Amino acid sequence: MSNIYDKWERLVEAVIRREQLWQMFHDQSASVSSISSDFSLDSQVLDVPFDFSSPGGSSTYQQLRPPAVENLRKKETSVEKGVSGLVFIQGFNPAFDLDDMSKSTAEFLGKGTFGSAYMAAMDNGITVVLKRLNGVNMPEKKFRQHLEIIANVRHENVSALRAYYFSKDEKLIVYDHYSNGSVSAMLHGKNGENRAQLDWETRLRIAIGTARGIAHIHNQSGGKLVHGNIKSSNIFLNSQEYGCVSDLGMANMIAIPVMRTAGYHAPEVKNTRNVSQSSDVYSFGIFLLELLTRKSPSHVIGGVEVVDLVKLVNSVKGKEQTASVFDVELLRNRNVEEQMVKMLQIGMSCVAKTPRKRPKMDEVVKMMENKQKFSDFQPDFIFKKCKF
Ligand SMILES: Nc1ncnc2c1ncn2[C@@H]1O[C@H](COP(=O)(O)OP(=O)(O)OP(=O)(O)O)[C@@H](O)[C@H]1O
Repeated sequence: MSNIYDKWERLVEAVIRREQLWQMFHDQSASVSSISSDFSLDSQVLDVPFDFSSPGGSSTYQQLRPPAVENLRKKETSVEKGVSGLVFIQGFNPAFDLDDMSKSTAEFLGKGTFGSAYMAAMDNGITVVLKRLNGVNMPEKKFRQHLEIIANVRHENVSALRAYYFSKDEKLIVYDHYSNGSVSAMLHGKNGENRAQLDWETRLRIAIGTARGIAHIHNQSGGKLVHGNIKSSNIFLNSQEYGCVSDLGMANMIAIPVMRTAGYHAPEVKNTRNVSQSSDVYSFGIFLLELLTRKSPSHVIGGVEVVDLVKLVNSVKGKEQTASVFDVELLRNRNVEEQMVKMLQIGMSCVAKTPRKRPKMDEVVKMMENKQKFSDFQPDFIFKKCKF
């Protein structure tokens, strides 16, 4: 075990260093790029300078200005001293050896609200995602307690936390890597291109799986646990191709003011710590509308148009143009119109302005599974007539 632990610590160090270097080369704004290069874990490379001349390196060491190099060296020292708290979640047995590690490839996946995500792929087929959290100033005890709660949430529709790492300066979390990418990438493509073909059955599985995952989360910790950041870039497909919710509990670790343009946040949520189960329901409603319309409620890297989905759907309320809100790809399925409209109505009941008018997540699941009548919720929004 200590051998594995040691290798993990080295991977963690390598990722941290890689990002520090990346940040010095690039503007720290939300631009997205992808770096792919070798993680070389021999001591020569772990001691900076990093081997920028290796294939895939995006720049050369000489381009760093001396103060930046100095800065980097200081940061590294603190990281080395601070390495202390890598914790594997029970049941996760990372079976790889130093040889696999030395050949692993790191790819920058993106920068989110709470930090940056990296994929680390090893030759033996094991791939994980490391998320480096920014701005989390929780004391160690509180951080560990928080992550233990998250680690105890085990469900097929909730992405399992695999490991976490705490030091004074660095907080990392480790998840499985989902090779198909997020539902956001499937719907909108990374650059507005490469969008996936998503038929109705697939979208239904994504919607129901996601709803079940959130409902399970809401039933944990005495019915008090909140996800806090439901959005399509945090939803993946599990092995049965049902929706699977990731990034649980990150939102309420740090208070960040939310921008209305962020799209998924309920009107009452002013910062990321304000989130609640009913604001999760709102965010899920927006996600459902996104799944049905294939329009993005928030900025997607590469720049597809941002749409106010609630406004859009309300604009056809009671009109005979219902079909115009659905993704054209779905309109090919002639025999599922009724199901699509029902799903749209469930989505609209979730985005009620007043939190207490929103259904509970358990009720949403039952509505989707036809175990509870949709009319129990008297949503403001009913299509008078649906014309396809
Ligand atoms: N386990 C994973 N497997 C595959 N891709 C992932 C995984 N986790 C995150 N990603 C992708 O990495 C990118 C960055 O993720 P991250 O969660 O840091 O930010 P985000 O989802 O864009 O925003 P937020 O921080 O608000 O959740 C996103 O495109 C996300 O879909």
